Formats: sequence, C-alpha cells, structure tokens
Amino acid sequence: MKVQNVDYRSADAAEKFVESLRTTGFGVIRNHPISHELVEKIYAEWAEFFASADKLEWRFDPKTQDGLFPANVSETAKGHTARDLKEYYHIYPWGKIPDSLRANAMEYYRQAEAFAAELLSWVEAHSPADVAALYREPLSNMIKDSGQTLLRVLHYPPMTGSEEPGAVRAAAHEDINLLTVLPAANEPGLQVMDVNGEWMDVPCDPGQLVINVGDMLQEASDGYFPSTTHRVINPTGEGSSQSRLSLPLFLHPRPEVVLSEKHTADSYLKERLRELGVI
Ligand SMILES: O=C(O)CCC(=O)C(=O)O
Ligand SMILES: [Fe+2]
Repeated sequence: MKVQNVDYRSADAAEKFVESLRTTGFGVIRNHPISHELVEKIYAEWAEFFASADKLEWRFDPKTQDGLFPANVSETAKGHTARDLKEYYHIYPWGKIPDSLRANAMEYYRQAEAFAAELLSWVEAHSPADVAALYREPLSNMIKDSGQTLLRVLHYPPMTGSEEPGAVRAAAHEDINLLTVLPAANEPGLQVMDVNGEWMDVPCDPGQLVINVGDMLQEASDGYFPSTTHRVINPTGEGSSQSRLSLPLFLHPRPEVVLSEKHTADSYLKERLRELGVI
C-alpha cells in the first residue's frame, strides 16, 4: 500500500494524489492553502463550547440535521451495537450556530470547500476515460452551492473507565459523501484500513490534510475509487485524560445529483442515515 504524502506545490501533485486515492482510498497533502492556525483557533473555541452547560440549547433538529448531537444520541456505526464515544456539532451555511463561533467556522468552511472543489477537479481530470464517462456532471459541479456539504466539529471526551464494553471513539466505518477533508486532529487515534485489511495509524502532523474517498464517489465511479474504512481508537496511558477534537468536512452533492443508475445523492444519503439510526 502506497499512501502518497503529496506536496500541493509540486508539479505532479494532482496525478500523485489521485493515484493514492485510487490505490488506497486516501491521500495526505502538505503545503496546502488552508490555514492551520485557523484550525487551532476553532479547536480552542469549540473545546470551550463542549465544556459549557449551555451547549444543550443547541441540540440538533432531526429534520435538518444541524446543531449538537450529544453523546447519548451519537452514531452507532453500521454493524456495531455500542454507540461511539463522541459528541459533535453539524455546521451548514444555513444552519444554527452560536454567534461567537460563527466567523471562524464559516471562514474555514469557505476555505476548505474551495480547496475540495479543486481536489474534485483533480479526481475528474485523472479518472480514466471510461470512469469519467460515468460521471453525470463534473464532480466539482456536484458540490457547487449544494448547501449539503457538512462541517462536523467532533469532541471525544477523556476516557472515564466506565465506558460501555466494546465502545470506541469512532467504530470502523466508511463515510457517506464524495470526499472527506480532514485537517490534523489535536491528538492521535485515527486509523485507516489498508488493502490487506491491516490498520494503519494516520499521523496527526499539524499542517497536513488527510483526504479520504467516501461511498458516494465509490458509487459514482462504479468502484474505481474505493471508499476507505477508518476508525478512531481509544487512547491509553496519558492520552486517556485528553479530549480529542477533529474537524472533518464532508463533501455532499446537491440532493438531485444522479450518482448512478440506482441512486441520487438524496436517496443514497437517506438510506445511510437510516442505517446509522440518526433519522
Ligand atoms: O475524528 C476523526 O479523526 C475522524 C472522524 C470520522 O471519521 C467521522 O466523523 O466520520
Ligand atoms: Fe469518518
């Protein structure tokens, strides 16, 4: 398995990155235009939010899915029984968000979405002709003004020792969307499964972005790009007393985008959310 760590500024960045997505389902990019300082500011201000009692006033709306998902309603990954040990907040450009947290989150959303559109154009440009012919419209167009792209702020609380047996920070799963853009978290724990079924640690070097293929790109490319299985393992030793924050951006097409003969983006998303038990 060859996971490329790609220098965004190098001449062959697009080609190398897409090759990495094709062979491993994920890629790592350094020297990219997204500000890590901004990411760290967001981690600091959301750590305060998750520590406050007021957070429960921001509980998610089940119809629109924006807002706080407290730990007791958190996802149960497909095929698992214990809930993940996490709480998270879903940010959409039209959704609710505390005023004091809006500016940095929306600035990050804007930067990461623009960067992601460029990555999708790389994927499109380096898809073989027979695969590109399957895309019903340019991939970067699918997410344009979709309003569905989701920024998730995740908080994994310190371990207490009284967790439900078998519960982990994030059980093995695949993402639903086209691509996920993930800046380095503040603590390690993320692992991806390689082609041999072995778990590999993803380093959390500041300034590096991890991108993984989700089920919608796998569906739209008829399996050419494999959706990556990944998880977040529980910390041991000193790490157990630390919170972990992470900030994935899930790229979602407009609901009516046709992904394949079987699915539109909307029908696919609804099917998956029902399986997760969140709608
Ligand atoms: O927290 C992480 O590093 C990954 C989170 C994740 O995989 C997800 O929320 O889908
Ligand atoms: Fe994920």
